Amino acid sequence: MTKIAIFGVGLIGGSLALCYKGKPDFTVVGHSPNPNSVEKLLKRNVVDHATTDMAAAVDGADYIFLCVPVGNLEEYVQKLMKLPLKQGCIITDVGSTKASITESAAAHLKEGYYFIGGHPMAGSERHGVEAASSHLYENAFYVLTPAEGTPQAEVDRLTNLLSHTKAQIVQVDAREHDDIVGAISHLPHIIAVALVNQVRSYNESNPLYQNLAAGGFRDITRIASSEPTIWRDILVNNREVLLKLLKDWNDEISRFVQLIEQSDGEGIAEQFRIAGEFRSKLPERRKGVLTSLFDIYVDVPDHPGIIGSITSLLGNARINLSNIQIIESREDVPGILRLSFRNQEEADRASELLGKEYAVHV
Ligand SMILES: NC(=O)c1ccc[n+]([C@@H]2O[C@H](COP(=O)([O-])OP(=O)(O)OC[C@H]3O[C@@H](n4cnc5c(N)ncnc54)[C@H](O)[C@@H]3O)[C@@H](O)[C@H]2O)c1
Ligand SMILES: O=C(O)C(=O)C[C@]1(C(=O)O)C=C[C@@H](O)C=C1
Repeated sequence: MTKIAIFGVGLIGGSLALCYKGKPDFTVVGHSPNPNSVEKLLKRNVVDHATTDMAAAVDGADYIFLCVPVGNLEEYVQKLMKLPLKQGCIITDVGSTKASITESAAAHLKEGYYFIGGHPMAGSERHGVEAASSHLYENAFYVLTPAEGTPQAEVDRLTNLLSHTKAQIVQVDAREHDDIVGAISHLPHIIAVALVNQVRSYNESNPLYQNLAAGGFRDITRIASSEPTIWRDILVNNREVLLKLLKDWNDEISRFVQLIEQSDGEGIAEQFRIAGEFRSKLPERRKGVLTSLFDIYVDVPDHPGIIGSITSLLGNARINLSNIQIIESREDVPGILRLSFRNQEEADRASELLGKEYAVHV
């Protein structure tokens, strides 16, 4: 029996727990310092056992996953080093930054144990065990950042364990990870929050801002709803990288200021062309089930039964709808439905079919 101990059973830890819970040969123990959370984990059936006792959680554990906020990771490694762990035990984490924890763990690690930093490149703006899903990591990249000197056999052992997540495991240097993830994840979260707050302040004097905010604003700002304390820790931890990225971001924005000041239409179009070309080369959407949806938007008249008509049209054509969301439904504007499909082909077929009767946007 392989024992997995998970500290911090929220969105990421809970999703990991669900990848192993109920599988033969695995037993999953969740830890929380809070007795109410322990009770909740058991009630939700996310883990086999749950406890507030750290020593009991790690007793005989083959793998220990630290899924607490970035600001608590180092303290947890140090607490673990004071407990008797199983010889050969692998400790890993899921923190969104990797340099500081990889270096600190290497400095505190005791003989006979291994630390291998980890970061699943999947998640959501939601948080807590309620948002956990066993499918979260499917097809996502999962980065491992073993410190120099970590035996490859141990990295392979962890990679083998993680195959149950159905993620694609890649090894990256911890500092390189923080540079790259700073640009493709941390900076976008800052931009989303800053943009929402800019519009929020205009909205204070004119609520029409909020009312007119449609697909574009929603698409670029989803991640602004992410959990504040998780992101506080990530941004403070990746300080040096982010300061450089924000400087580069200022340069990008200054370029637009100049282009607009000079009414340089061709220059503006060129920026869109370059960006579109790069974006079209991004790998196929690899994220897990929480986000791997292909959306189309349909303008619909505001009358009863409209959702039924649309779902019937799709059903009759055997197009599987994964999700439907009413984005706008007020008397003074047409409604907008967001329809989500599992793959591009179904989204394209739905666009073609519904486009005969409604205005469809992709
Ligand atoms: N949210 C994402 O998209 C995402 C993606 C990849 C990695 N991560 C990383 O995963 C980790 C967890 O994030 P999450 O999104 O699952 O957040 P979450 O809020 O859903 O889960 C965090 C868990 O840690 C517990 N916790 C909080 N403070 C604690 C403390 N001081 N001691 C013990 N437990 C504590 C919470 O009760 C909760 O169970 C973070 O390090 C984050 O950087 C997040
Ligand atoms: O999809 C989202 O909502 C996420 O924020 C996921 C996301 C990302 O920025 O891509 C966020 C933090 C992580 O550490 C990894 C993934």
